[in-house]
Amino acid sequence: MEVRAGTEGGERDMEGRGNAEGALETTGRLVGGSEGSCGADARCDRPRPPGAAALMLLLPATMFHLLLVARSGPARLLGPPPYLPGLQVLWSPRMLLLWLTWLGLQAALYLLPARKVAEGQELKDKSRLLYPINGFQALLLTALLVGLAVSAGLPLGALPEMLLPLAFAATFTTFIFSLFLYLKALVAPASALAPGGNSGNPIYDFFLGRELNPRVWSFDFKYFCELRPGLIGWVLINLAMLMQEAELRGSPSLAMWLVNGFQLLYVGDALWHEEAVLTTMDITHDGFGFMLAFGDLAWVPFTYSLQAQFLLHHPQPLGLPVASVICLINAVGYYIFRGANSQKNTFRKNPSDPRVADLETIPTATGRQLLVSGWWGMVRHPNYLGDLIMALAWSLPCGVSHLLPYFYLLYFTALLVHREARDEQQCLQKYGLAWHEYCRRVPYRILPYIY
Ligand SMILES: NC(=O)C1=CN([C@@H]2O[C@H](COP(=O)(O)OP(=O)(O)OC[C@H]3O[C@@H](n4cnc5c(N)ncnc54)[C@H](OP(=O)(O)O)[C@@H]3O)[C@@H](O)[C@H]2O)C=CC1
Ligand SMILES: CC(C)=CCC[C@@H](C)[C@H]1CC=C2C3=C(CC[C@@]21C)[C@@]1(C)CC[C@H](O)C(C)(C)[C@@H]1CC3
Repeated sequence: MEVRAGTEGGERDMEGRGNAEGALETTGRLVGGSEGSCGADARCDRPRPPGAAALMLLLPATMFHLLLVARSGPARLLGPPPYLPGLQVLWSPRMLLLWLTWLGLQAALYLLPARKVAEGQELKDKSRLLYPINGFQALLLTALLVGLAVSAGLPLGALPEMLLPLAFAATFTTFIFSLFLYLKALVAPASALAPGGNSGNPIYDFFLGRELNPRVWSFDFKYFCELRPGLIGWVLINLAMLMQEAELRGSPSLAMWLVNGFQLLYVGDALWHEEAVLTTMDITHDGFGFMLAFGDLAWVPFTYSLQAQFLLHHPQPLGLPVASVICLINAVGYYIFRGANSQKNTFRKNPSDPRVADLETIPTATGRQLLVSGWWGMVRHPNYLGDLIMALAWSLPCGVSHLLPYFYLLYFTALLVHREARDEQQCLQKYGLAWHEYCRRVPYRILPYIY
């Protein structure tokens, strides 16, 4: 695959805010600051180096806290962990090897011939990078390999007991990997840096990442990490919880089936529509550093599987009528999420496509149009609404006795509210008056008549 030079953020680099926005996803306004090149944007928020350093400790600490409390009797989200594991519990060369094997397997599947090679967004120098579209194939091949390994005697049900050292190995490798990314960016041309990826402060740059599309030959690290090892690892951990529950209690509970089914649908959908990730701000705008690497490789598999972890240690009775209502909620969420994302992707690819040609639009000075009817006429981020409804459906099978399984819903609400705000800021810079007109016509952001 041809590799062409990346530039500073492609067409989204309108405001010089750079990847500081990524940090805010996790931090809200907590880490606001003003170093670096924020351009003319008065709302430029960047973590100060102490804020970035604190987050590098806080994020892994939160992840380990969740892993520990999920298996504890009281399972209190806000309570202390049952114990503080020592290094002898966390550090295991075998788990490190297992984790590296997992990454190696996913990298090998990434390098297999793809059904399609897609072009990324146009960069500033008008070039485009190429990306293999074979994520769904990687999911199927992983399922096949895991199926074969389990029938040959691989004790997948033992994985729940290995989560702590495995998460430690993932965190450890993320630090090493981020160091590699940071050093690699030191010798990268300035044109390859993300907007704001050159603050001059090593802690800050290490945390948020300097390069926009770090690659070795055609292997794109950010694109690979965003969708493969973390997302597929997440459903594999879920499956291990299900198998372990079957071993412990004779059969998996209905609640466990629902959580596994819903989240498998979500991951399968992401990999099926893999090409769509190429237009997200994570790929087109944000640098690749510790935050995104940790998010992709450790945070997603080990915290997004929290509901399944909780259910293994705290079985919840669930009757068919309630389960049906929960399925309905997930279906409604998925319908909105998929409908909204597909409508926008179809429209962006070809506005004359018969499926979207009848929708009302607002012209903008850039030549691009904004949808103002259909899903995007309901609220300004219908896809977030669908995603949040699904997040609720993933927690409900865990009952209402504990707050812990609702952690994802709470974290995700904060993440999407902030993500919406920074996207809004970018769209305002990009579309100016047309965006104002869109906001006038569609006044609510995520939840109709409320927010
Ligand atoms: N599970 C998880 O942890 C996470 C999930 N997500 C999900 O990822 C998906 C993608 O989200 P995200 O990348 O944030 O952004 P979106 O897919 O919402 O894309 C935002 C972009 O869409 C375009 N746009 C906005 N309004 C309109 C309109 N009316 N008509 C046409 N185009 C419009 C603009 O870009 P342009 O005009 O340049 O095309 C805007 O920048 C979402 O479904 C989200 O829920 C996101 C983060 C984390
Ligand atoms: C706490 C912390 C370290 C946060 C970093 C944020 C990341 C966890 C998320 C940023 C954007 C993401 C996306 C997905 C997963 C979470 C992260 C990496 C995503 C792959 C989930 C599946 C969706 O269908 C998606 C492909 C649209 C999505 C893309 C963004």
